[in-house]
Amino acid sequence: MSPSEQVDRKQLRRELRARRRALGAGERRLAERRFARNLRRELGPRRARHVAVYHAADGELSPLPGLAQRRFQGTRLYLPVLDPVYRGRLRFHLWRREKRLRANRFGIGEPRCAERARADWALDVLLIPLVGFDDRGHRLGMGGGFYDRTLANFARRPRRPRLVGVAFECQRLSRVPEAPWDQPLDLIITDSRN
Ligand SMILES: Nc1nc2c(c(=O)[nH]1)N(C=O)[C@@H](CNc1ccc(C(=O)N[C@@H](CCC(=O)O)C(=O)O)cc1)CN2
Ligand SMILES: Nc1ncnc2c1ncn2[C@@H]1O[C@H](COP(=O)(O)OP(=O)(O)OP(=O)(O)O)[C@@H](O)[C@H]1O
Repeated sequence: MSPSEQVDRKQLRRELRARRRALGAGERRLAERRFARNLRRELGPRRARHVAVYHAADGELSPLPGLAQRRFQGTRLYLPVLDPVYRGRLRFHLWRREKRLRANRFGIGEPRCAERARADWALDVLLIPLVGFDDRGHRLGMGGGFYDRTLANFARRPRRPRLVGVAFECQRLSRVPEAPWDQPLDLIITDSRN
C-alpha cells in the first residue's frame, strides 16, 4: 500500500463515518428491518448457535433487530472485548442481555470479563461492523486493526466462523484500497432493498 493510499484510507474512513452518523432515526429503523430480512436470507437454513455481534456505536447499523428473529432463538450472542493482555486483539464474551455492559476506552459497551468467552475460531458466525466495503469483500474498519488481527488468525485454522461484514448501502465503495494484510470476508450483508 503506497503512502498516498494510506492517506486515502484515513480520509475515506472519516467521510464514511460521517455518512453513517448522519442517518436519521427513521432511515435507521428501515435499514435495520431490511438488514434483518437480508440476514435471514443470506445465512440460509444452517444453524448458527454461537454468533459474535457488536454493540452499535458511531452510527453503526444495529444488528440486534435482525438477531431477535425466531430463527435465532437458541443462539448465543457474543460481544468483542478489547483484550486486556494481548494489546490490539479482541476476545469474544457471552452477552447476557440482563447484565450491564461496561464502556471500554472507546466508550463502546462490553461484557465484563467474568462472562464466558468463546474462542474466535469456534464461533459459527462473526458479524463485523464495517466503515466501508467493496464488491470483492474488501473492508475498511475503524483503523485499530482489531478485526484484522482476529481475521489473520483464521488463516491457520481448519475451523473458522463465517465472516460476515455488516454495513449500510451508503458505505459501499467501488474499490477499497487494500492493505497487504487484508483478509476478504465471506459475505457482506447490508440494508439493500432487494
Ligand atoms: N461497535 C463496535 N465495537 C467494536 C469495534 C467497532 O468497530 N464497532 N471495533 C473495531 O475495531 C473494536 C473497537 N475499535 C475501535 C477503534 C477505533 C475507535 C475510535 O474511535 N478511534 C478514534 C481515535 C481513538 C483514540 O485513540 O482515542 C477515532 O478514530 O476518532 C473506536 C473503536 C471493538 N469493538
Ligand atoms: N495481522 C496483523 N497483525 C498486526 N497488526 C496488524 C495486522 N493487521 C493489521 N494490523 C495493523 O492494524 C492497523 C490498522 O489496519 P487497517 O488500516 O487495515 O484497519 P481497518 O481496515 O480499519 O481494519 P480494523 O477494522 O481491523 O481496524 C494497521 O496499522 C496495521 O499495521
